[in-house]
Amino acid sequence: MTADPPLVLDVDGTLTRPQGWGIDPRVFDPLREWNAPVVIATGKAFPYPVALCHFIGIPELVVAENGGVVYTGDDVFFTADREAAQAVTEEYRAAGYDLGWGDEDTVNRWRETEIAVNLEQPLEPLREIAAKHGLEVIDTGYAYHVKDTNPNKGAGLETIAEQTSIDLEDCVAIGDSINDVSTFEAVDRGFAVNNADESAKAAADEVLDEVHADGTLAVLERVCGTK
Ligand SMILES: O=C(O)COP(=O)(O)O
Ligand SMILES: [Mg+2]
Repeated sequence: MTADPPLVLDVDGTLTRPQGWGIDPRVFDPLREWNAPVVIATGKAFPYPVALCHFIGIPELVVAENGGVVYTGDDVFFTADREAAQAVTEEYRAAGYDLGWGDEDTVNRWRETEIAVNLEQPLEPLREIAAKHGLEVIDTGYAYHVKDTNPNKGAGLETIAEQTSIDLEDCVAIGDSINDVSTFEAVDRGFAVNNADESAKAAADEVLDEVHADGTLAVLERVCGTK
């Protein structure tokens, strides 16, 4: 049996359909059949990547909330808390703005270490208030994330490597945005899909010709059985 390199996969912009939204169903079978660990490293709240692993049918190996939450399959690690980000959003709301997700806000409901704001909301006041609280705002192309400057996906991957047999030197990563830069720095080979932002493209070892899941599927085909 040939071995595959372990994978580190971003979600939005990377596993999405070429139109930009929704997981591309073509990724399910190759990921379930992948002959090595698959880590989902995302800016989304913890339950989302856990559910994704569950529905793909692979072990739950997760870096969520841009590194704020890490799950090794055995233990959960938190590297930030939500309190400061919550204070930022309260001030943002008091200034007349809104997070932009509606009353029940399922985007932040289970988010434990940061807050995400809809891209349609004004960025400048958010950045100003976040800076007053010592936090940063990153734009993934899918949301603004109000977060502690410390956690990032790359640090989360280090935690997974310490707790499991995964060697980051063996890993192939695919991503599309600024929150994947630390991933690319942490692993052996980083691929940016063609829809990636400039920071991800600059940090990647290779920029793919294809966009979204078309790019990811091209990498899977290329690296499958190469370890
Ligand atoms: O939550 C986001 O804004 C982006 O999520 P991603 O890191 O999986 O692309
Ligand atoms: Mg992404």
